[in-house]
Amino acid sequence: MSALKRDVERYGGWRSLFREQSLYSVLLYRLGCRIDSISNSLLRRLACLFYFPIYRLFETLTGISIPKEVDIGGGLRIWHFGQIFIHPKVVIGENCTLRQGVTLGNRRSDDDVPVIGNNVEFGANCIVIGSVTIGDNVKIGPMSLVLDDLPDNAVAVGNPAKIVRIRKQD
Ligand SMILES: CC(C)(COP(=O)(O)OP(=O)(O)OC[C@H]1O[C@@H](n2cnc3c(N)ncnc32)[C@H](O)[C@@H]1OP(=O)(O)O)[C@@H](O)C(=O)NCCC(=O)NCCS
Ligand SMILES: CC(=O)OC[C@H](N)C(=O)O
Repeated sequence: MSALKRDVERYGGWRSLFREQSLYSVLLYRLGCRIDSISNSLLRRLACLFYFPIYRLFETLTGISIPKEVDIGGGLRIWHFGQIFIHPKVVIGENCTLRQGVTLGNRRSDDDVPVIGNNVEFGANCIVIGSVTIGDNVKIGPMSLVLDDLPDNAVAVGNPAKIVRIRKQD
């Protein structure tokens, strides 16, 4: 199944377009990736010319900034909208959940960005900065600031975020 289909599935289907602003941002992100994969450079540049103003418009309207250069696995789900910023070099696995106010960005240099595993859930207003590796099945509480790696199945909260438990896997 395509990444886009898995995103839409996590939103509960296409009818979410009537009620979820963030789905537009996810669709635009996937369109951006599609454009970047066009092999003909002239066509790709032309498509980028059309894409960029539409991207900027939706970025401004929704407050969700996901550059097409970010690498995100299928099944992305964003609850709500506003103040969501992802650095272009960030890598995010499959079936991840973002919420309003989530920032995934650099700390010192421009390459100094997080790598996020699969099935990771970010609480509202959570911030992850720097060369941080987040494992699979991790949950990060709202208002948390993550500065260090988190292992698989961790639940972490606070500023700076600390692990409060390791989730049992069935
Ligand atoms: C972080 C979360 C996933 C953890 O869920 P959980 O495993 O059921 O754990 P709990 O909620 O019981 O929290 C564990 C401990 O961390 C504390 N805690 C939870 N969130 C916290 C936070 N953001 N900052 C500081 N401490 C926090 C709890 O008080 C609890 O402490 P205690 O054991 O001393 O009572 C969940 O609490 C959560 O916040 N989910 C995201 C919710 C969200 O973003 N909602 C906004 C919707 S728009
Ligand atoms: C604001 C709120 O609580 O939204 C609930 C939503 N299901 C979420 O997980 O974010």
